[in-house]
Parts: sequence; C-alpha cells; structure tokens
Amino acid sequence: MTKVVRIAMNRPLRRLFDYTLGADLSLQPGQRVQVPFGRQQITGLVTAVGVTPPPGVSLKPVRSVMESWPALPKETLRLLSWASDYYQHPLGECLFTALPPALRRGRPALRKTEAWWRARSSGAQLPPQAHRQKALLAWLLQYSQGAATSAILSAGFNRSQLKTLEQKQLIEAAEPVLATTPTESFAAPTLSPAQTDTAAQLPDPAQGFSACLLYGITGSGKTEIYLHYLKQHLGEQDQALVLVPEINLTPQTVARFQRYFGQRIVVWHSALNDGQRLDTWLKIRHGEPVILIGTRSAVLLPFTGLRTLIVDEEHDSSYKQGDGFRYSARDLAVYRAHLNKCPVILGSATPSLESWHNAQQGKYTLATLEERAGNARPPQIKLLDIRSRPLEGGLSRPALNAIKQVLDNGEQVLVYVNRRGFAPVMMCFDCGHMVECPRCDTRLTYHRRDNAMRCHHCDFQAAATSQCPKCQSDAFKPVGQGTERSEDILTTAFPDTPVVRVDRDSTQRKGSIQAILQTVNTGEPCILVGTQMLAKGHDFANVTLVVVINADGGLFSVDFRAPEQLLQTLLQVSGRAGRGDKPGTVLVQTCHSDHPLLRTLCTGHYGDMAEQLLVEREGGQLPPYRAMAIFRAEADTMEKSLQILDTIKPLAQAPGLEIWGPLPALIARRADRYRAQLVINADNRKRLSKTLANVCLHLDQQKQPSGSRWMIDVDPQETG
Ligand SMILES: Nc1ncnc2c1ncn2[C@@H]1O[C@H](COP(=O)(O)OP(=O)(O)OP(=O)(O)O)[C@@H](O)[C@H]1O
Ligand SMILES: [Zn+2]
Repeated sequence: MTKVVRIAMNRPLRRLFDYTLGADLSLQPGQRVQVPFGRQQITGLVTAVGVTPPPGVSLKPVRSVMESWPALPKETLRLLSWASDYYQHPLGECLFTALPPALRRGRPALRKTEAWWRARSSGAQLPPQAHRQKALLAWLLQYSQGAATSAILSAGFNRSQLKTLEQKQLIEAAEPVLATTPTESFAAPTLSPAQTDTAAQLPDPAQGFSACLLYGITGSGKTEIYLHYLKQHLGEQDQALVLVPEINLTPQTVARFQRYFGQRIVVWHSALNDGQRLDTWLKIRHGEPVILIGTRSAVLLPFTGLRTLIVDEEHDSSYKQGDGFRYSARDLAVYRAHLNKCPVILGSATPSLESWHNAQQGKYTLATLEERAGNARPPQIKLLDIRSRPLEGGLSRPALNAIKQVLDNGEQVLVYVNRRGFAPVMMCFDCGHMVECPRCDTRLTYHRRDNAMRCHHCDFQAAATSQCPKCQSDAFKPVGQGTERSEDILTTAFPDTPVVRVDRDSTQRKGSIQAILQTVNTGEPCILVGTQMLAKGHDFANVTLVVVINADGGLFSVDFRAPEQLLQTLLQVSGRAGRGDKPGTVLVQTCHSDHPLLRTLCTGHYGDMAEQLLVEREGGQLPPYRAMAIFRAEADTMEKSLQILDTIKPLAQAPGLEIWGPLPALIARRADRYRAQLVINADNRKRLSKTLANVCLHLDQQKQPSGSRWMIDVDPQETG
C-alpha cells in the first residue's frame, strides 16, 4: 500500500491536502516538504502520516523532504493545532507563523556561522570621548572566552563599534563556544525579605504544570524575582522563555538578564532581520539551553527543552495579535506550560481581569508583593478636579505649581497625555465646523511641528490651514490636548528646563526611545511629556511627580474593556513616580473626581479596583464570566458588511449563546471601508467553539459580496 500523508499549506484555507509518499521516503508530523500545488511547487508541513484519503481522488506524490527532522516538534505542533481550533484560524497559516520567514519561503535550514570576539586589552589608551567603545570593551572583558556578535548587538552595541575596536586591535576573533558561560564578576543583589517571601510562593518546576499570577506593585522588583527564580530553578540544559511587551525589550533589560546568564540570553523581536530570525530559531529548535527574551510571537518558537515560562506585564494588550492569526501570547504561554508540564509565571502590577479572576477561582496560584524594592515607597495618588478651574494648555494652576516645586527641588516630572500631535481636532469658532478625515469617520489630529492634519486611523494627511475650510473664518483653532501642545506650554512655562517629548512621532524621528531618554537618565531636572510609551517599564530614579492631563477618556467608553485599560495605564504611569529614595506624587486631572473608579485609584490598591470591575463584568455577563467572540466584516458599502453578518446570525443561534448585532463598528468607516460586527457571548466555551467552527465553514463555502472581507476574533481585546 502506498503511504499517504496530510499536508498543511501557508494558505488561508480551512483544509489540508493529501499526497502519496514514495516507498523510499519516511516522514513524521512537523516535517517540511516540497509538494506540487496547482502549477507550483510549494513548501508544506506534514500534519499526519498514514492517513486514509477520501475515496476516488488521485493524489500527487510528495516531491522532496526538506529536513530529516521535524521543523515543528511535537509540542509546538500540538500548541498550534490547539490554537487553530481555539482561534478559528486555518491550521496551515497557524503552523507557518511558527517558522522564520526564510523557512516559510522554502530556504534550507542552515545556520550561518557567526563571528565571535574577545577583548585583548582594557582600552586604557582610548580617548575619553570614546564612551561606547570603552563600554563595549568592558562588556567583552566579562567573557574570557569571548562573545557572539548577536550577543554583542543585543546588549546595545553596534557593528561599527566592533569594527573600530578590531582596527585598533583591541579585540580579536575568538572560537565559538556553546553559549552558556555566565560572568563571574557579577554580584547579584540579594532579595529583600518581602521579595524572598514572594519568591517562595512561586511554583517549583519539579511539580510539573502550574500557572502563577505574580501580582507585584510597580517598582516592587518583579524582574529581580524572575532572575532569581531562573537562577534557582533552571537546569544547565533547560530552555526558558520570558515574554515581554515590545516596548520593554530594551538593551537595559537585556543587559540586566545578561549579567546573570551571560550568553544564554537570546532575544526575539520585530527588529531582527531574516538571517537573525533563522539563526535564533535554529538555536531554539536544536535545543540549545537558551533563555529567550522575546515579544509576542516568541511563544510560537519550536522549543524542545522548555522548562519555565514567564510573561512579564501579562495585562499588556500587545500580547494579543491584532490581525490574521489573532492569538493571545499570554494564553498560549499558559497552554504551552501545560503541554510541557512546567510552570508559567504571569507577572504584573495591574493584572488583566482574566488572570485576576483565574487566581480567585484557584486556577492560578497567586503570589503578591505589595512593597517597593529598596527605599522606595508607593506614590501618593491625588485627584485634581478641573471642572471649574481655568486651564493653561490643559494644565491647571495647582498642577503647574506642583511641577515648579519639584523642579526647584532638582527633581524630574512626567506629564502623561493620551494623544500625540498638537490637538485632537481643529474647530471653527464661527460656524462650528470640525475637520474630518475624508476616508474615515474620525477627526483629523493637528500636528503643528509638520503643519499637517493627520488621521490616526489611516494614512491620510493634509496641509493645515489657518482659516476654516468651510466659512473661511479666521477663528479656526485647535481644540483639546496633544503631546506637542503640552510640550509647548511647558517649554514656555519653564524656559530653563529641558522638556523631552516621547511619543510615536518623536521616537520615529530620533530613532529610538533610548536616544531620547538620555537627558532623563542624567538625573538632572527635566520634564518628560508623553503617551503610553512612558507608562511602561521605565525606571527613572529621580521622577517624583507624575501629572495626568486628563483621566476621563476611558470612563464612559462603549468598549467594556476601557475602564480596565484606563486604570492599568494610570497605575502604570503613576508607578514611574518615586522609584528612587524620594517619595513620589501623582496628580490626576479629571472632571469626575467623584467617580468610584477614580476614588479607588487613589488608594493605589489594584486588587480593590479589579474586584470592583469584576462585579461590573459579572453583572453585565461579560468576560471573564462569559466567552466572547466577534465576527467583523468590511466592504465598500455598509450594506454588504451587514449583509454578510446577517447571513450568519441564524447559524450562530444556540442555547447559551447571546448574539449582539450586527451593528456598524464604532468607527464605521475606516480608510473608505465600511465595518460592521456581530458579537457572540457564550456561557460555555465548548459550545461557542463549535458554533464558531460551523459559521466559519459556512462563510468559507459561501460566495461573499465582491470587495468584502470577514474575520473572526476570539477573546477580542477591542470591542468597539
Ligand atoms: N533586592 C533588591 N535590591 C536592590 N535593588 C533592587 C532589588 N530588587 C529590585 N531592585 C531595584 O528596584 C528597581 C525596580 O525593580 P524592577 O525593575 O525589578 O521592578 P518591577 O517590579 O519589575 O517594576 P515595574 O513593574 O514597575 O516596571 C530596579 O532599579 C531594581 O534594580
Ligand atoms: Zn482616516
């Protein structure tokens, strides 16, 4: 009998394809093959061997087997198959997401040999201004056997620095060794008694699978706990995965891990090129005992010896993929730990309500740390009602006075604004006209630096005008606050103090957030103005005051997750205050100082806020008490979008399932596409899954209106 194998393709098809296998070939699931597909030869991944094909079809043979080993080892394959069912995304595309781009394209799985470098001298002869070269030499001197180029780059150095040192003969090529040698010179800080207590509550890997929520307030030293945990529990041959949000994967973080684990530290993030991706992927696949620090997609890598997973800032919305295969890396990390029979630690100062609920239910264990590390104390949070106060560029007098005081004391201030640009809208005070995006149902943000009006939802951009485009009045003015405007106001109010703006625009211009933050790192008095980017992960010892320009954005949003996200952001940004020896204060400007959520915010106890929000979620029969999925449709008319969703409404009827919609999305038109959604809310995850699978199958088989598209989002993060 000829053997038949089942193959997944990197295509948006909810089906697999059978091929025959020559008698001389043998295969196992997860292997890469080349197969004929239509008139092409393409790369496929084996999902099953020895299958019985449907009767009466003539099968083509597998053309070649690309490696003798499965590109996707057993656990990775199981993880992805599970994810394909759970997120209702075609298996082929899920599996291919776990391959580096080179392997998706059918390139060979070969590793480039990488150059290694060793220091030859301490560089005493280098000129004093050659800071980075000196730093690189000092870094290299820690490794007597030398270091791989990739390790040097991920520690924040660059190739031209290497080249210069090589030309000056201060470094030399070294023989590669297996990257496991940690440094000897580093004395790790001892954990405080509170940290030690908390660390003792973390799961022991010898006990197999366990999920633990590590709730530790901002600045409590969670990272230090992770480091100690890995040091204590990770065997010499074990692999570990540390997931971090993209923005937290800074050279400082990497360097902090490298100090403990030397070159076992390997990174994975969006800025790696295809060669680096392939190289790292192969290291992981071949079981090198690395500790991988990576962003979202790192959870899909083909680990073979994974013994510990850590998800830092587990509440962060960047863990959810926003298009295509819409997985949650946090949730996949938990499932992966389950498959690998090992622990997973979810850490945050502001855990997601899902995880908080799981901890309450006893599905996760809970380890808490409610003390800050070192001499630092938690910041004091105060509400500043601005209803009847005159504002100067969004800032009230008491806030400006507080800023002045702090600067006079030689300390630093952080001002949080939730919008980049100068002002969220331009408005005519004669005719009331507000400038809207011609392609979206949104208003254009005014960017004064570029004298442009931009849509933050599509690429539209127009030159700014000084007159109302409708009635030509000169009373055409920016309304509301953006980071640029706050920067201007603060520069005028404090002319002798540097004002540093951090948002997507300024970081794009400067290349990186690190370059911008140099001023702040000196510790000299300065004012930081910025968006969410400033809220996460930064450790500025001399910031003692945080001012939140306006806290009210998320309080009354239609998106049920908005209050949770608002509180998380406010607490995270507050957590930047008072991380050093001096105490920190947070001033939150609001028009709703009697709002119960903001009142609880002032206590600083996230646990109380989470409980309060969970009561609301339970009352509203919302996640995490229910399982939710959204079908979205978009087309060149709203009619078509609604029509697609209307056809599936009857199919989604099942006991225990509630259907909301179809309705136009909150921003109904975006880049000239009309968007609608249908929400399904279920009391039973299994039934939801089954129903979704049926609906997806139906939608696939149906011819959809021209120019339309539909997608499914399970456990959506955004429900507007
Ligand atoms: N045991 C310790 N001894 C001395 N310093 C410590 C200790 N633990 C942590 N620190 C210091 O305290 C600061 C905060 O620690 P860390 O960055 O680990 O906190 P975190 O909880 O991860 O913070 P956040 O969640 O707010 O980003 C860091 O500067 C860190 O070096
Ligand atoms: Zn637009």
